[in-house]
Amino acid sequence: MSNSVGVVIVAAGRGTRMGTTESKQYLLLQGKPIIVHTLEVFQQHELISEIVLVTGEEDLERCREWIQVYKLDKVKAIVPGGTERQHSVYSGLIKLHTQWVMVHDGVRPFVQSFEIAACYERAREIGAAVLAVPVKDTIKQVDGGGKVLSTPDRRSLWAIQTPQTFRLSDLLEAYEAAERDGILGTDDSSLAERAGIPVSVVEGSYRNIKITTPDDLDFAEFTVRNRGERQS
Ligand SMILES: Nc1ccn([C@@H]2O[C@H](COP(=O)(O)OP(=O)(O)OP(=O)(O)O)[C@@H](O)[C@H]2O)c(=O)n1
Ligand SMILES: C[C@](O)(CO)[C@H](O)COP(=O)(O)O
Repeated sequence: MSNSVGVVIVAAGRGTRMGTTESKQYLLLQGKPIIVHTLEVFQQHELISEIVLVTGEEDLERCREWIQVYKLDKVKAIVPGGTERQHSVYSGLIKLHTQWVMVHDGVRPFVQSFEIAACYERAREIGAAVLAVPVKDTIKQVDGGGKVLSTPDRRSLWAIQTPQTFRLSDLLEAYEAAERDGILGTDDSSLAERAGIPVSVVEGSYRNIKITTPDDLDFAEFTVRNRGERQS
């Protein structure tokens, strides 16, 4: 238990922006489901002792089969998710037994081992940490009618990724407070922030994309193919 690290991998979304009949986390990259690529990164990581996979109720069985076929023996539980990402994460959190937790999107298969380690190290120092990259574009705040309201200083803007790392007890409390207060956040850190937990960003890589729309699949296929060519 002491300083043990678990990960909740959420894969219970429907992938509406991808627009495919099959949910995006099950699309194949070089013959293997995206969710399996993601699970393998954490399976192979020495820091990680326990994985909880959160998926759709109707996908539990095929996920169980993949766990066997791909020998993902760190996966200790596969549980059904909820309507929103936040509900899915909570379903996973309550199944973990570790002191620390990382929450990771099932559709971010390109996170690298050293980034996972750096995120954990920073969380140990600060209390919580998230991978992120500085935004490359100029960002504008725009009203519903398309009128530009402001141009925030780009130097203070970061695009937030996963994994996001916390003490499990802190994150559970933050999730339960958000539920009580009727708050829905788009990431885990936002719930921790409102609970007063200090969170630090750790600079990651622009390659750690969240596969969201069809153009992301082109990038994903290119990346996996190149990786395969480098290894052969
Ligand atoms: N109710 C939900 C919604 C999302 N997720 C997961 O959270 C991650 C990030 O979410 P996103 O990319 O927004 O996925 P979807 O909700 O599936 O996509 P969309 O918004 O396009 O429907 C994904 O791995 C997704 O499967 C989840 O477990 N449960
Ligand atoms: C958690 C997250 O990956 C941070 O970028 C993201 O907010 C979750 O996905 P969504 O597209 O915002 O639902």
